[in-house]
Amino acid sequence: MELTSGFTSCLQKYLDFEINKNTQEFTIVEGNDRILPDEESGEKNPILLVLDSSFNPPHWGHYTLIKKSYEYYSQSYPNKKIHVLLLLSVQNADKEAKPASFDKRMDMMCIMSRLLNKNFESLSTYVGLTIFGKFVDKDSIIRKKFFNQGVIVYLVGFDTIIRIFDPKYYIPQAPAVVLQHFMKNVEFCCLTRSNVNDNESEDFTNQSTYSQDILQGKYEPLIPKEWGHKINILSNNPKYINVSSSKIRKLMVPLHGTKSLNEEILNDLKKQLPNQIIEYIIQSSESKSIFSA
Ligand SMILES: Nc1ncnc2c1ncn2[C@@H]1O[C@H](COP(=O)(O)OP(=O)(O)OP(=O)(O)O)[C@@H](O)[C@H]1O
Ligand SMILES: NC(=O)c1ccc[n+]([C@@H]2O[C@H](COP(=O)(O)O)[C@@H](O)[C@H]2O)c1
Repeated sequence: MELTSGFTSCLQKYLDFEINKNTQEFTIVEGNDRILPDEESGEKNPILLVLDSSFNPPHWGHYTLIKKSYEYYSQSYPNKKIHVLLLLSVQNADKEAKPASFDKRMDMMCIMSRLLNKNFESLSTYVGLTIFGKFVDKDSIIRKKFFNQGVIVYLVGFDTIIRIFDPKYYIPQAPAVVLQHFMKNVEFCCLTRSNVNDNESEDFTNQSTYSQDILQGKYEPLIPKEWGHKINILSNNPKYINVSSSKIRKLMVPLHGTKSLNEEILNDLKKQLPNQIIEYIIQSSESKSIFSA
């Protein structure tokens, strides 16, 4: 695999992580290595928003999830400093890694991080890597190595919150047991989403009442009632409810270089992901798409 990156210092950190990942388990490739209490404002308990994603590629759905969560927390806690970590797991809980390669995804995460910094002045952003696929394990390593004070909020789409509570990930134990400690110390901002993968086993019909349903015991004993207090359901912008990385990859695989990009495709893409990321993908896909095997 050929490794290239427009962000040389990030690439060096990624290469170090690739070599040492089983002992290192987590690293920051862009931003400060650790979040310290905000002494300037006297605020000792900042809030960390974590968007864990495959970022293959990052898109407006991800951006909207961060924007809406940031607005929600900055209005609820106007004196608290808010940080956002874009986190990529190099070992997904379910799937084998596929193109784009991790160095390319890391570049695209850095582009997204800079866009967020530009558009939300008071937000501090970070780009990180971990080997852990499950949220419960990601949380332990983040608290150990990066952020050990204040609230951590995981930003997820509705498909992901369902999977976090799915018993298949915790066999032979029950989610209520394995996730007990984790759930005491976290919150979720969950954005509504359409069932893009048409997975019939997942019910997307009651998204807006999901936390109320949990509070009323609808999912007991698998999901304890009190966990309903930890989940804020946010309504998506209808423009982004259907956006997904897999749909973008399908659209972009046949495109190499700028010649194959007609105006119709470009306009369609612009509705799904930022220009800067489209340009990066096109520029990096000269002989074949970064999403081709
Ligand atoms: N359009 C969207 N609206 C709301 N949430 C989204 C949207 N796209 C992604 N998310 C959420 O962002 C998180 C990271 O997304 P992920 O990397 O799985 O993106 P994806 O577009 O679903 O990717 P893929 O299509 O490859 O599965 C997940 O919690 C996912 O539910
Ligand atoms: N039970 C869990 O904690 C759980 C379940 C499914 C996916 N995930 C993680 O969510 C992130 C996004 O996953 P997908 O790219 O498969 O949508 C990945 O980091 C994946 O490992 C965690």
